[in-house]
Amino acid sequence: MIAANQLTKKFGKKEVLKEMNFFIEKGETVGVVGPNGAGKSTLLRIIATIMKANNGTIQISGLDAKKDMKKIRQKIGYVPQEIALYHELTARENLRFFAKLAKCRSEQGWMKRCEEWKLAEHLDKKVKHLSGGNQRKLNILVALLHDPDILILDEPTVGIDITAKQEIVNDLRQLGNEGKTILYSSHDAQELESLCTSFLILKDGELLFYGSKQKVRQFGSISQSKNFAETLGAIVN
Ligand SMILES: Nc1ncnc2c1ncn2[C@@H]1O[C@H](COP(=O)(O)OP(=O)(O)OP(=O)(O)O)[C@@H](O)[C@H]1O
Repeated sequence: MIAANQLTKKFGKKEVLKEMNFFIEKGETVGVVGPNGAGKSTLLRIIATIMKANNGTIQISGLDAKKDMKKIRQKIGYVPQEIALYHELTARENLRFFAKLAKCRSEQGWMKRCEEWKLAEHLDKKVKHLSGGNQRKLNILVALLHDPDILILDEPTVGIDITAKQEIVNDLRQLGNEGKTILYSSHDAQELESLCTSFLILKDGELLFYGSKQKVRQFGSISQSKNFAETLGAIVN
């Protein structure tokens, strides 16, 4: 469903993604993992068609990321690392504004999610007065307004408290259960373990590993590690 073929990205002379190949099946929740600077955000931006690769291809449901950008954008919701909302507007005003852009006419869909995600009671607060966790949730809701098949999230739980983190992980699990394909970058091994069905592990722009959670445990000579977090740590370090 998401196929990378010899995907390469350079900034100047620096190669930050090196001839990457992988195939992600529909409905997977993929943890995108690696040390700082490994290339996670760059990869996610290229899949979201915000950035172009120098060489190689990304295909999404058979569509080419360079040639069919408009069609692909209808299939993808992208949640950047930074909160991308209007802080002086209320949560409801943000949702209405972005719903118009996404040509989403009915408020029923997002209202239902607001209730499920405990945002309904905060809809008339300005974004700047929402907690970090609720800002993150709203950012994710905005990315879902056009009901994309694929949701791409770049470190969506950075800098928020444990309860909000747990709620967001549960909300994302619910989206996975609904059949959405999710790509999710994080440095939190516990969160990744509880949420993800497969893992894409990057280091210095190279794809070290792509496979299921079970296969992560069996990867290389690291199978003796005690727990999942240590196994991931041992692979990337
Ligand atoms: N616009 C840019 N111009 C030049 N270099 C860049 C640009 N964006 C990223 N890089 C470099 O590309 C490399 C990969 O960066 P990227 O942000 O994709 O890594 P990351 O794995 O997401 O890191 P982190 O975990 O810190 O978010 C880094 O060396 C970074 O400095």
